[in-house]
Amino acid sequence: MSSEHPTPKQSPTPSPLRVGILGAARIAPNALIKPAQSHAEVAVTAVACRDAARGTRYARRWGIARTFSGPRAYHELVADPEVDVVYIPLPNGLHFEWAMRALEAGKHVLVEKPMTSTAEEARQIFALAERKGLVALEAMHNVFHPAMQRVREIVQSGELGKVKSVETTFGLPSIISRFIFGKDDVRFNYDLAGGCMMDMGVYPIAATRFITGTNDTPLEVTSATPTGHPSDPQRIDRAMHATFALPDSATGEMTADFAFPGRGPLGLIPRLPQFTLSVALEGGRVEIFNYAGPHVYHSIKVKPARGAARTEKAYRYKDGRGDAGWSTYRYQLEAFVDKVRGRTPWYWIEPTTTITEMETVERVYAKAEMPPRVPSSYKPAVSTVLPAAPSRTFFSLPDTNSSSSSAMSDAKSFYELKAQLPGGKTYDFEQLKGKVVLIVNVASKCGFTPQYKGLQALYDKYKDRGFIILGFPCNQVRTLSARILLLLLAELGACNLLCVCAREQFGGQEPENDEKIAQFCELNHGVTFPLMAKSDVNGDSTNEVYKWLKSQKAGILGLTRIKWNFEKFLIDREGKVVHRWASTTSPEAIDAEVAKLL
Ligand SMILES: NC(=O)C1=CN([C@@H]2O[C@H](COP(=O)(O)OP(=O)(O)OC[C@H]3O[C@@H](n4cnc5c(N)ncnc54)[C@H](OP(=O)(O)O)[C@@H]3O)[C@@H](O)[C@H]2O)C=CC1
Ligand SMILES: O=C1OC[C@@H](O)[C@H](O)[C@H]1O
Repeated sequence: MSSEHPTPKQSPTPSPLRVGILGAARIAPNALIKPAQSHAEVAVTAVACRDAARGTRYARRWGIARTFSGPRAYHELVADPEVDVVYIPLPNGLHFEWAMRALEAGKHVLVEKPMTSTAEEARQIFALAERKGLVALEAMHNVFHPAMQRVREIVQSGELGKVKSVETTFGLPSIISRFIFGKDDVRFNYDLAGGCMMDMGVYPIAATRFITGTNDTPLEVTSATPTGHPSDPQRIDRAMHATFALPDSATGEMTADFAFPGRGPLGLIPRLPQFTLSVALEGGRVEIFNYAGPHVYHSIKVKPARGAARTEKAYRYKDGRGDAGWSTYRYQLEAFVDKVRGRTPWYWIEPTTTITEMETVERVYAKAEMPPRVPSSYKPAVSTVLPAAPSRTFFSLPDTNSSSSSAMSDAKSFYELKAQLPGGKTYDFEQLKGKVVLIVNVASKCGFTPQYKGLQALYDKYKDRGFIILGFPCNQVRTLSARILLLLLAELGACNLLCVCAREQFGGQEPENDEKIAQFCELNHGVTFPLMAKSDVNGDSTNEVYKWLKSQKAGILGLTRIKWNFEKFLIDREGKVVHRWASTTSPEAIDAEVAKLL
C-alpha cells in the first residue's frame, strides 16, 4: 500500500538519486535523511514501514513524499521504478534478504552495519552487485570521516615507526544504555543476528583494520571472552573482549559492551562511555577519542616518546574537501553518491574489507565458543540474477556453462594438462602428481593485486609439504567501468554483436608482457611461485588448464566463467578440484583448507 505526502523539504538537482528506506528505523534520520538534505544529488523519496500509522508519521516528520505500508511494504518499495537506491537499516538478520532483493530489482544498496549475518552472505551481495553493475556498501560510516583518515595517515606515515599494539573500545555504561535500548531491542534477538560483537563490535574491528592497513584479511583472533546478555546469555553477548595477532608481531585488543556496570561497591559509581582507539608505536602513541562518532567531537593525540605531544582535529580534509559541519554519515553519503555516479570517492570500503570484517566477527564468536549468527533463510531469486534476455547477455559469456567444444578441455585428468611458460616452454602438469595445487588467475593492476603477498606467504608456509601455487596472468577480466559501459550500451539497445565483441576485449589490469609481469611480482611482492605465460581464462581462446578447471567446478550460482582476477582453484593430491573461491576470498582465509589437504 502506498500513499503520498506533502512536498519533501529537499531542493535537489533535476535528476537526484532517489533513495527509499526500508523500515521506519531510528538510525535513518541521522544516517541518511539529514545527510541527504545537504546533498544536492540525493532525494529521500520513499519509506516502507510495516505499520501504516507509524510510517505516515515518520514520513511527515522527515518530509518523505511516499510511504509504503502493510505486509508487502518492503517488496513494493524495492520494486518501485522511482527508487534508485535502497537504504537498509533493518535488524541485522534481514540485511541479506533485502539487499539481495533490492539488487535483484536493479537498485544500489546502502546496507547498515554489520552488512550481514555471515561472511558468505556478504560475498553473495557483492557478487550480485558486481554482476549487475550496481553499488553495494556497508555503512561503516566513521572511516569516511577526515578524523579517522587523519589517524590512519599519521599511523601509516611512519612518523612514529611501526605499530606495536592497537587497543579499541566501544561501550556504553548500563546507566545510559537502559534508556537507549528497550528489552526487546533487535540487538538482543539471536534470530535477528543480534549480539554486541555484531552491533558495537564491528567498530573496533573495522577501526583496527583500517588503521593498520589490514583491510584485506580477516584478523587472527587469539582470544575472545564474551559476557552473556541476561536475556539469552548463551547466544547473545552483552559484551565481548577479544585479542588479535596483527602483522609484524603487533597485537590488537578490543572491548565492546552494550552495558558495562558502574564502579565501586554494587557498581553504583557511574562510568563514562568508552569510544577510544589507542595505537602504540615504536616511537610513541596515537590516540583518538570518539573514533566512532568523530563529527560530534573528537581529539587526536600524537605523543612521541621523545619531543612534544600535539593534539589535532580534522573535521574536513586538509585540502579543504568536505565541510566542518558534516557528520560521518554525510561523508559516507558523499562517497556513496560519487561511486554510483562513476566518480572516484574520496575513500571507499572495498568488498573484501566488509567480507573479511564479517569473517573476523565469525572468528570471534567461534573463539568465544558462542554459536555463529544464523544465515538468512532467503534464497536469492536466481532467475532474476541471471541475465534475462539474449539481447542483454553480455554477462553470459560463450563459455558460461556451455558444453560447446571450445569451452571443453580434451584432457581427461589434471595431470594430462599442459600450460605455456613465459619464453615458449611448456609446463607439464604431470610433475604435479601427489601435490596440493592452488591455481590463481593473476593481474598486476587489480584491486586484488595485494593478494600476491598472502599467496606468497601461503606458498612459503607449505611449499615444503607438497604445496604449490601456479599463477596465470590474464589481461582479460574487464574492469567495472567497462562492465557498466557495456550494461549501459545494452540498456540503450545497442546490438548484441557489439556486446559480444566487447565482452572479452576489455581489461587492462595485466597489460605488460611476461617479463615485466615477472619483474613486477618479484620486486613488489617477492613472488617465487611459478607464473605461466599470459593467457585467456574466458572466451574462445581460454587456455586448456582453465577450460578443464571450469568444467570441474562452477562458481557462484553455477556459472563457470571466471568473474574476476584472483579467483582460486584448489586441487588435492589426487588431482581433484576440491574448492573454487571468488577473488574476494583472501589467501589467508583459505589457509586452513590448504592445510587440511596436506
Ligand atoms: N550506523 C550507525 O550509526 C547505526 C547503525 N545501526 C544499524 O541499523 C540497523 C537498525 O538499527 P536501529 O535503527 O537501531 O533499529 P530499529 O529497531 O529502530 O529499526 C529497525 C527497523 O527494522 C524494521 N523491522 C523489520 N522487521 C523487524 C523485526 N522483525 N523486528 C524489529 N524490527 C523490524 C522496523 O521497521 P518498520 O518500521 O517497518 O516496523 C524497524 O523500524 C541495525 O543493523 C544497526 O546495527 C543502528 C544504530 C546506529
Ligand atoms: O553507532 C552505534 O551506536 C550504538 C549501537 O548500538 C549502534 O548500533 C551503533 O551503530
